[in-house]
Amino acid sequence: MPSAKIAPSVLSSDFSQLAAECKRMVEDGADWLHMDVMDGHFVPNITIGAPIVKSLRKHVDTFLDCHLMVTDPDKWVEDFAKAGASMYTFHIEAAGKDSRALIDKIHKLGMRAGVAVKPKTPIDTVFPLADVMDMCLVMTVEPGFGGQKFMGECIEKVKVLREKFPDLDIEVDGGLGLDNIDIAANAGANVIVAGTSIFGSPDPADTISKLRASVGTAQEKFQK
Ligand SMILES: O=C(CO)[C@H](O)[C@H](O)COP(=O)(O)O
Ligand SMILES: [Fe+2]
Repeated sequence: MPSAKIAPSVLSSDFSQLAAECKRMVEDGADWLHMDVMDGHFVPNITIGAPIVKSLRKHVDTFLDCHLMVTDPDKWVEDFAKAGASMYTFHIEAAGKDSRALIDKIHKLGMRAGVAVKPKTPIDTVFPLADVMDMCLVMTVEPGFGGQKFMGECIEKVKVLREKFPDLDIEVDGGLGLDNIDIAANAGANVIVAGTSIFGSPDPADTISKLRASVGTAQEKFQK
């Protein structure tokens, strides 16, 4: 199974101090930084775009895990590649039948390609992309906002994916923290996005380390 990665969602950071906030997370042990890109159309919120990723890239050399909650994911691939994004994760609900070609374009521009599914989207929609995608992001809240309640019913999708694809990076995103990490980790998730629970923690380094330890413990059980 691929290694545990903890990806603080910078949606919960102080955007006026974005570079400092990201550096603080890296110092506190973050493996990846999760960047939530929202266009005000695919989701009812507007956050950041490629120019912010480009500025931030000058300050951090960490893996930038970009989650594109946008209606036209094909439109922004070049911009994010030029900005220094490491992973470009788009929603299957937005890309539909163009997903395979989009993954090819993302790869040609030097980024890893992720495919995200909203809570109500059946997981078998991503199966035909398993030979080309680098990661599947299983949303555990309706996309659009940080700080929402974890939807436990989405975790069955993680189980199904892990059983079918033992080597795939499986990311969970939304409402995750120390109180529910074991549910996601035991189902087979290895990439954990957490915004509110890390940025809101009095000791983010300790929270990151405990989240990673939970994934590690779950992975030991899988290997038995
Ligand atoms: O994609 C997202 C929302 O659409 C965010 O990544 C997610 O909500 C993380 O924030 P939190 O841990 O606070 O729920
Ligand atoms: Fe996200």
